[in-house]
Amino acid sequence: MGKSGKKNKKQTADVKEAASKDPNNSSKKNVRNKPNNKTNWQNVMLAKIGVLGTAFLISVVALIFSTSSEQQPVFASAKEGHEKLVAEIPCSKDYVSEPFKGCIPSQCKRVVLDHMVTTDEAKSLLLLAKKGLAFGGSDGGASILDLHSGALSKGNSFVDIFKMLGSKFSEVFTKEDFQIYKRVKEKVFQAIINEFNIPHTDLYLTKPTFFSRMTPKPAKTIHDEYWHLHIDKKTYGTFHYTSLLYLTTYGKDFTGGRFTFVDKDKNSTVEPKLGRVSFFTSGSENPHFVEKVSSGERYAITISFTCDPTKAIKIQ
Ligand SMILES: O=C(O)CCC(=O)C(=O)O
Ligand SMILES: [Fe+2]
Repeated sequence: MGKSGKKNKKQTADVKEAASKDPNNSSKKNVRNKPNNKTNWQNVMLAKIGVLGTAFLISVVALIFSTSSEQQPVFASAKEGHEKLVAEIPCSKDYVSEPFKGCIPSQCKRVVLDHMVTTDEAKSLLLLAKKGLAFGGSDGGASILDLHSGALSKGNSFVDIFKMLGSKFSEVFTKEDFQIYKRVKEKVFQAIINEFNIPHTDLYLTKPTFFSRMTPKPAKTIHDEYWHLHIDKKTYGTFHYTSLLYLTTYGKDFTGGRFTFVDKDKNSTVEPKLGRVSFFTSGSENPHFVEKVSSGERYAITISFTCDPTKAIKIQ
């Protein structure tokens, strides 16, 4: 660009000089002006194409970087253990028409606690999940076990594990299993009411509260497609606060499968880790998805809470 610009100036100067020397020789002037104008025009076009092309390339590269899962900022890495991580975010308008004052969030947040649930508790719950899911399991990549409703993924749909096991249920799932499960739900409940200053009488466990297993198997039904962007309050209808307890570790037990919050300007991920609890307000301020698992098996529990007493279920 620099060079051709100089050349153009020189040509323009030549034309001016020629014109001043022979003002009547219009044909000569035209002959010399024509190619010169064309060169200018071509240069302008080339410059425009260059600028547009560069801008296009930059946008493509930026798009690739912004959608590349490797480039997402990490909110909670699996390599680190955090006593407590908190990110405050502006609440969406999802709660304004709701009557549950004192329980619905006035501040919205994302919180990660790595030391509240012990490694032993998490390992026991992992065994419990594996034991239960061994009676079923989806044909696709996502299986759930809901020990409140009895729903268990099997093949392309769900069965009732209570009916399936009948009197054998209490042999398979011991009292101790349920004690640990209850203790863990109570710990998470306590952490949420503390964090959001909710009176303990105003928040309730709700459904679905379930164990999940995710694998790289291709999806067979819509239930296997866990990687869609969603808002829990809209998807489940009942949730005000979502919590997740991870039972396996990203990078050790599986790859892919990171939990990802999607914000306007960036995404941020929570890498699952054995015993890690992540909780957040369930409204539109917290859209999220789970990356496809690319190898191994990812186990977690979704433990959900509501402010609506009519949607309460027993903590067990
Ligand atoms: O397992 C997870 O990390 C998140 C699952 C989830 O988004 C959900 O259960 O709604
Ligand atoms: Fe979710």
